Amino acid sequence: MSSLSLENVGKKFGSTPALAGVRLEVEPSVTGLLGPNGAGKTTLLRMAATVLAPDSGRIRILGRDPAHPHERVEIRRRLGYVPQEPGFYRNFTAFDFVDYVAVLKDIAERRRRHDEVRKVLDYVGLRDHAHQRIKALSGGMRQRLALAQALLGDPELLILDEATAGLDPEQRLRFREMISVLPQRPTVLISTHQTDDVSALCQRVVVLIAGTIRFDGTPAELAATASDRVWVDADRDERAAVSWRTSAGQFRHIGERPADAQSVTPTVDDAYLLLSGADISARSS
Ligand SMILES: Nc1ncnc2c1ncn2[C@@H]1O[C@H](COP(=O)(O)OP(=O)(O)OP(=O)(O)O)[C@@H](O)[C@H]1O
Repeated sequence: MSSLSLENVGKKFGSTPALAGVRLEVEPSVTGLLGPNGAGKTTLLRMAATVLAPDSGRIRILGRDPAHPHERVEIRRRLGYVPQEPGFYRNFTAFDFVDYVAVLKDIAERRRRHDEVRKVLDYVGLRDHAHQRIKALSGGMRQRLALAQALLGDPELLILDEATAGLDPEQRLRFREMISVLPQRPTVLISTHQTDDVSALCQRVVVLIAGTIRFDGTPAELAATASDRVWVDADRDERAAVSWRTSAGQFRHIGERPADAQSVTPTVDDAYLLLSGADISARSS
């Protein structure tokens, strides 16, 4: 059974279509949702977290229907969600904040609840900061705190909206590690702009562009879509759809490869840029 199933889901805000005809079955694994700004990632994840209802189509989460109030409560007990902008109470301590979320999640018995709060704070490495106020925590610690509250009650489905955004490389590695070794092996759906998150963490990647799914497969399959369409040269090549200067000082080109250019092995990043048609030449010089 899928952990999450979207059948022909549509959502508009005013006249702006955020999602159109989305069909997606998410199985137990780590699935990355990749897409440019405004692609509809947050809208999709909010639906998966029961925060938002679709205008059209059907959605089932953990085998239940979120449109039904009783089933929605049941789903919420079994999922963890890190929203794009977690609303922290800045004067709460880390412990009190997670404890508060645990109360909302209906973990009523105090001793069991406090054990659970300590467990998730330990897991994300915040044991020594448990009694510090949130306003005194670093950005990376706050991201880990957001993850801690999502892990309460060992969720079967974990939804992470750009959870690695703003983290430095070391913190990002640490965050990925925490996601990939979760003992209960929940189904994870994570949105990101970072193709390296996808390569490092995800068994499956779904590319969402302008509210529709443009690719669904493994990261290696995504990279392979750019086979024979990437080449490297000392100079800019106007024939390329997208070009940028690499740290080695050469230009990397993506598009219809000219016959005189030698193709190089594509990365997930190349394929994603080719698919999204992003014009990054502005940041090339
Ligand atoms: N509450 C809202 N009211 C009005 N328009 C909205 C609302 N939420 C999303 N939108 C619009 O829906 C579209 C999809 O937005 P969404 O936030 O889902 O994209 P995203 O892929 O998460 O983008 P980002 O990477 O920038 O977070 C955008 O055009 C956005 O402006």
